[in-house]
Amino acid sequence: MLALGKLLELTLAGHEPSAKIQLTPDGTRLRWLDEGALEVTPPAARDNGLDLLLSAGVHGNETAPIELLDRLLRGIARNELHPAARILFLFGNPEAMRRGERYIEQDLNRLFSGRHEQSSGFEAIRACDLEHLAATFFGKQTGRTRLHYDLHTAIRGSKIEQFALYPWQEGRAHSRRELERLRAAGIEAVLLQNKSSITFSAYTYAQLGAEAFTLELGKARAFGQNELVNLDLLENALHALIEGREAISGEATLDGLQLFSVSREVIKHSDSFQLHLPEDIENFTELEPGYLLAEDIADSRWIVEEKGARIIFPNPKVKNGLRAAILIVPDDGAGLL
Ligand SMILES: O=C(O)CCC(=O)N[C@@H](CCC(=O)O)C(=O)O
Ligand SMILES: [Zn+2]
Repeated sequence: MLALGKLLELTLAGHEPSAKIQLTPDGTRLRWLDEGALEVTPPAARDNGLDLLLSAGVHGNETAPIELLDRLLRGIARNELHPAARILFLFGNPEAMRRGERYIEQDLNRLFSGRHEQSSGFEAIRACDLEHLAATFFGKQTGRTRLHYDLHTAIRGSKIEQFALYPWQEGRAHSRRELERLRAAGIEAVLLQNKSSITFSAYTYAQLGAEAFTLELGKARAFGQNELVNLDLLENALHALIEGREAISGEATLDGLQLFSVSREVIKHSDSFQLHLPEDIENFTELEPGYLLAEDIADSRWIVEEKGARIIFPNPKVKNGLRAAILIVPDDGAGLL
């Protein structure tokens, strides 16, 4: 196999390859760009106009999606997968991946859309680099299709195992076609955001005009311990997307895909913040109206008012000023285009 197909190994070893460009027998070009960053360019005759950004490891301990990208890239480097799309593979936080930690100094996925400029340190520099890599990859060309999947796993178990978060931008509707594509890839629910955000997918969506999603694919575990995370449907869908043989039947449906929208983000304001939920609560657990969810400084209280409310990503350990949970409600999809 071509050495650049071993991007994960190179990244975990902190090793810069001596040959930065390699060609597969079918003429696909692999180009190492930076630590954890590799661009795949198909031969011109096969290029179908899709620019596909696949990222994982933005949180270093979320290993199942990292292993998935490793398998895809090895397939290309072994000349088993024949890309028709341009692809940028990114491992988001290499140092955190090496240490098996979510992050080193601060959460990389809260530093995009320029937020890194107000900060410093390891993750702030990396967020700036990732923005440049993504912006350069999508370039200035018009007429090409831009798609970004930022792959994650969650800290806790979930009543809905695989779900997506769809960023928001003023004046832009969420695409039904993209949701159909996700449904076919095994995604069971989508959270439609309704305000801007500072995550990686929110950056590529709002600043670079890509269709972009954070995909949550199961529970975070260490390398080699992901047998409970079944990524078969997603992996097959990515093979088809990469090779340009995605079945577009015109009959695709949302087929039971559950839609939610954000009702409220619970922001932790101080060290007095308390979240009144069991330690082992699962994502998408329903909360009854009247439930006292959280308390914070100056007697502020979060009480559930919404009917059908569910909780995702509860985490009282986040830094002050950051999101400590999201309250979501069912969405009827009326705003989809
Ligand atoms: O399990 C958790 O509490 C966090 C899982 C996670 O890392 N989720 C992403 C979601 C990003 C988004 O909102 O699009 C994150 O929190 O960064
Ligand atoms: Zn994550």
